[in-house]
Amino acid sequence: MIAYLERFVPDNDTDPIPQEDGGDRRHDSHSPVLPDSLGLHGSSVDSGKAAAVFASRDFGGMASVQPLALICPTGPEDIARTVRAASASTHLTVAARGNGHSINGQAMAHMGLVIDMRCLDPDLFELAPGGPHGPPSVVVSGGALWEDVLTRCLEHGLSPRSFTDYLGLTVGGTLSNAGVSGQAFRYGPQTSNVTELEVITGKGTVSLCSEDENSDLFFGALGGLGQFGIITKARILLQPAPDMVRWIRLVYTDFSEFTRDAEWLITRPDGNSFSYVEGFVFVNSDDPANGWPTVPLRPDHPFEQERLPPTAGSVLYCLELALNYRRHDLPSAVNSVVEGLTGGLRFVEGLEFHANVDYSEFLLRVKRVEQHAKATGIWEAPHPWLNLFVSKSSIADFDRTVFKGILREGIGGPMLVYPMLRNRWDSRTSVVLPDSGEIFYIVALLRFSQPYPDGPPAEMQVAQNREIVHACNKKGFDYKLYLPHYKCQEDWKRHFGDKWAKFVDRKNRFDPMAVLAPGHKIFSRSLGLGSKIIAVEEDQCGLL
Ligand SMILES: Cc1cc2nc3c(=O)[nH]c(=O)nc-3n(C[C@H](O)[C@H](O)[C@H](O)COP(=O)(O)OP(=O)(O)OC[C@H]3O[C@@H](n4cnc5c(N)ncnc54)[C@H](O)[C@@H]3O)c2cc1C
Repeated sequence: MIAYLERFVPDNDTDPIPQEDGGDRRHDSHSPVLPDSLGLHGSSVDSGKAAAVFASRDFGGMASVQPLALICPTGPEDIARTVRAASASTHLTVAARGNGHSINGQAMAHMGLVIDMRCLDPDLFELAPGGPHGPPSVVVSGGALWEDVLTRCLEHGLSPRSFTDYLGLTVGGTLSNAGVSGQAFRYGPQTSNVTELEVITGKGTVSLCSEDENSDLFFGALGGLGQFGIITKARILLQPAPDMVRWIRLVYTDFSEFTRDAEWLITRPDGNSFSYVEGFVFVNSDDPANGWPTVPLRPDHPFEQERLPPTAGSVLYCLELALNYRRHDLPSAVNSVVEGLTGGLRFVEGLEFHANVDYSEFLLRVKRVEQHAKATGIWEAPHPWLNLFVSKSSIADFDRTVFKGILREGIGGPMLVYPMLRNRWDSRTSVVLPDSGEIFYIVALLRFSQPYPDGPPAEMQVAQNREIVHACNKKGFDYKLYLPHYKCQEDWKRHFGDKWAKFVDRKNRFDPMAVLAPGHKIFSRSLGLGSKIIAVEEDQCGLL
């Protein structure tokens, strides 16, 4: 069996990548031999060209490696069989692919087996009502999309507590990173809102884990970049769903006032603040992709730039807030809470935007962006995104160096910046945060340009990302990459800092042959039992 599989696997990484247009998920060539070789029970295995194209692409659109096959699993056992077969070989790797929204090939496997997690248990939805011992929760598949989880929860008047801005991402994909949005200041990231996982380790063992059972696997898998196991099920904490959201944007000219107000809001006691706090930077111009037009919430709500003081600089800031409420709440009561919270804030008078929207419309707001971007070809263009966590101690310098300096003309898409609280993150997970302070900021540079030549070349945008990271290092900013992507051991070690030894130890215990998640290029596939895990060495370190 293994000999059969290994016939396909080259000794080096230089095989050509199939060049083909499209990328639709069409499993067009089912190998009758490969499923038998893997011993799968009903899962489909596709080693055709369309599958190769599908699995060799991601949202970033910059990395591409050819897999051996794409597997559509019918159940966790078939994933376990696949992992066991791979680990018994000398070369094969396995990548769980969620919805492929990575930027740098993290869900790919060169001549390895890619598991399409979207196939797994799409109907799994085991609701547990809340009670005196805790809030309600639901068990869903690791391959479920958050938007589907939300829709099904809303049918029961419930909702997850912590989200990402965009919900076309899988549960396993975001839990392997962190999963953050404007609710994280209160509930923490999505990794803080899950109490139990089913994980298939790199040895092919199916394990249930939680804070009390197999806790090292549980905390390792959360934020673990898929290095220790494939998340097949997750129990997610829920809360009663509100009906409506008051959605608000407030414009600032001064970064220190923007951060002071944002920090004041996130440190208010629970129940006495907004439900969601985010923010973004925009350019002080009429540029439709980077400037004033990106701020209003409705087309009939113009941005009156004459309200800006003459002292306003080349970039401006916008606090984005949301207050959840029930349909039967009196508008005057909602207004009074909003006024109570915003009354003392220092935004530019008159540059405030309000809208009342359905809760689900608010949570699915980026879907509209997706539809528009798909219609204009921007969704399929390369997306050289960069995400960082920057400590409060470095954020003012970061603003001067990056927002007002390197990015003063914008990036052709949102530049998010908003604060979060360390105490809402569990330090036992694999996620790494900046070294110091209770408050840190997420900075998300979400480039959404037309493909070259209508937009800038992706290489230029990647070079700008490198310049930003270089500046952070040179100036000694306290920061970490979020959704990290490095290519050599020294950078990964620096990234994990004092968590590196634990990370390597967990790898040795849960995936000793380094079969899983090869796309991160942290560990290279071990060649035989007992051989040492070796991190990938490259001549040049830095971002992928
Ligand atoms: C439009 C867009 C908006 C985004 N918005 C946000 C946001 O608001 N907040 C935020 O935090 N992030 C955001 N992200 C980033 C996103 O959370 C990550 O890219 C996430 O990994 C994507 O999930 P996915 O299901 O597409 O995973 P994939 O890209 O398919 O996989 C990501 C990594 O996780 C591993 N993996 C996937 N599934 C599993 C599993 N079941 N078990 C173990 N490992 C697994 C993969 O092997 C890979 O290493 C956004 C990305 C995009 C493209």
